[in-house]
Amino acid sequence: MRDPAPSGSAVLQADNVSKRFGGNTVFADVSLSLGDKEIVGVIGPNGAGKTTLINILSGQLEPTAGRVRLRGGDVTGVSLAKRAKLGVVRTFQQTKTFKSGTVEENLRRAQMFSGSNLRMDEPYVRALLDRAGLLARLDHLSDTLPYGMQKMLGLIMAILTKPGVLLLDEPAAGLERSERFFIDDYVAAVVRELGASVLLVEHDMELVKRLCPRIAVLDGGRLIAEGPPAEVLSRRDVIEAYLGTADEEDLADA
Ligand SMILES: Nc1ncnc2c1ncn2[C@@H]1O[C@H](COP(=O)(O)OP(=O)(O)OP(=O)(O)O)[C@@H](O)[C@H]1O
Repeated sequence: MRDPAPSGSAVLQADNVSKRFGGNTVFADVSLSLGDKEIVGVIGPNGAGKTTLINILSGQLEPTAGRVRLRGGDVTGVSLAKRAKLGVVRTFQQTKTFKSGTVEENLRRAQMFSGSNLRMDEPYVRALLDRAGLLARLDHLSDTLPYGMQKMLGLIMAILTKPGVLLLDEPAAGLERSERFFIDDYVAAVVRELGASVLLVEHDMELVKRLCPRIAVLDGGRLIAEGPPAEVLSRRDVIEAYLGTADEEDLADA
């Protein structure tokens, strides 16, 4: 078993976390830490367990073994709702907005349910809404919007909960290439304006390389590499993890 990552400056930390579903071990002994205002990318081929790791860090799932710590305190058994109140917020691969309601109502509900005092007329929130094409559509029913806009709305709703740690599960999935630069502005605003730390699970390697000074690779039930993207993405074992998988073109694009 590896020693847990040093907890000194870690905001959120997985210590030797394992997850099994019945006889299927998704991963074992994974240790990963997220520092103050740090942006860490987690990559790996389909089925490697990236979403499962987010589920465990957010409190949606309990690990089979290991601990999750928030600013050094053990939050392993703490529920998703309580962890959200502590500032650990996740977003989803699919769009997650309230099906009924306008863009503005969705934004207000996100703010209300979290009890945050962040106003949607904060300049940087307005700038993101504008960037997403939503400022001109505040009175539109959200489920009538194109998929990409719904996805960006869901991401901005997460900001309105004022997270201290934001766990992003494939934020660029379903966005057009031209829309993907929204994610750059979004993550920059989260770190700069909220002082939050960000864990980014993503298949778009260009985006990962632009945003993440440090990445970790999950494959075959283990964390096989961790470090700066240029170094990690040129490693033989990382390239091999992607070879022959549908995700191979992710690395080829990078
Ligand atoms: N609730 C669950 N019950 C049983 N098995 C599950 C459950 N959630 C995930 N798994 C299994 O865990 C493994 C990892 O899935 P996960 O969705 O975490 O992978 P991923 O790396 O996020 O994949 P992708 O890149 O395709 O989104 C898969 O084999 C999946 O079938």
